[in-house]
Amino acid sequence: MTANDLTLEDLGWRACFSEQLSADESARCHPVRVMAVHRGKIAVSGAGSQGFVAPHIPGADPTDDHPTVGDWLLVDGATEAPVRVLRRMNLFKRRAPGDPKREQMIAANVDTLFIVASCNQDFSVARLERYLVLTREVGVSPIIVLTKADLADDPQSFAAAARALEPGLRIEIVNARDPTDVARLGSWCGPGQTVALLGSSGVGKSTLVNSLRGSDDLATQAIRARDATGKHTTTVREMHRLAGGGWLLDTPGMRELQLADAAAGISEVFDDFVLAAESCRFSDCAHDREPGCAVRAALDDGSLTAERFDRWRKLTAEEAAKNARPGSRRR
Ligand SMILES: Nc1nc2c(ncn2[C@@H]2O[C@H](COP(=O)(O)OP(=O)(O)OP(=O)(O)O)[C@@H](O)[C@H]2O)c(=O)[nH]1
Ligand SMILES: [Zn+2]
Repeated sequence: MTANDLTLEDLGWRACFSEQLSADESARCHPVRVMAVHRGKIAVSGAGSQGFVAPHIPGADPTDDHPTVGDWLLVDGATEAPVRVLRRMNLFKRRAPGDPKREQMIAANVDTLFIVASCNQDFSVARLERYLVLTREVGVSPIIVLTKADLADDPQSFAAAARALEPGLRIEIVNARDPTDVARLGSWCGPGQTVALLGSSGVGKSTLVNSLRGSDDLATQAIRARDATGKHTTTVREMHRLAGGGWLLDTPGMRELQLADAAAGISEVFDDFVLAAESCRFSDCAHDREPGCAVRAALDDGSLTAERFDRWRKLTAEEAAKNARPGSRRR
């Protein structure tokens, strides 16, 4: 381990984690946050020190109990061996490429997810809605960030389209290249806060990150420290310190994230449709031409819109297909 000048609060520690420690654990162990996970080692930062610990926890369940980036890990004070992963505030996971029955953990304990889209022809309400479904599923709070405002004639029209998705949805319109503009995201990036970004290629995620981090380049943030065997090692961080004191969680998996197991999220984003469907005469109503279809009735009287109906049907059909034959799902 080598020294750092961080406190647990700087790293995102809070009451919901400290409450989980027994008296014995408080005496014997100390918490560290997982900065990066590699095959043979886990990079961690704790109060006043950083380094590497072994990736395996004796007796842990192979799926959920192993550490992922953003996790809080208890480490034995004497041996530096990992003891257990603390219960997470939330967890991003996806179906493992090549093995859809297995889930792969991507990131844990994220406070805010920036859903990034640009004010141009790439903007898609349907795509934003998918990301919102995902945030509901994971239980993280979403902020829509609309980039390239400086290149658009009417950026407010994009914001209006996004706002129509969900009442009260938080939306920020920025020029991602302008640090003054991006500073408006600062309230979510303060000390101890963890953020992550999601959005299609080219929307300006890296540009935003560079503006949030100040000038230095993402690739240069490495961790150099001694591992448990005393050997010097270096690794690339997956948690990046932001200028405001917060943390950006950026892993390759986060960038590739897809809608996984989103059924619960879909019903939350489309709760009005779910509610209407409960009044259909037939419980297996396809909302097509069935008599007594309450969804059709709501579409006819204008209380539900045809656009959202199409998206709801598409997402639920995809979800059903995925569950029926997971092996054939395209990556
Ligand atoms: N004018 C302007 N250009 C922007 C803005 N945001 C991003 N760009 C430009 O758009 C291009 C793509 O931005 P990136 O930040 O690389 O996009 P990304 O989302 O990280 O893309 P991937 O790495 O493919 O996921 C770059 O040339 C940026 O300079 C913006 O708000 N205004
Ligand atoms: Zn119906």
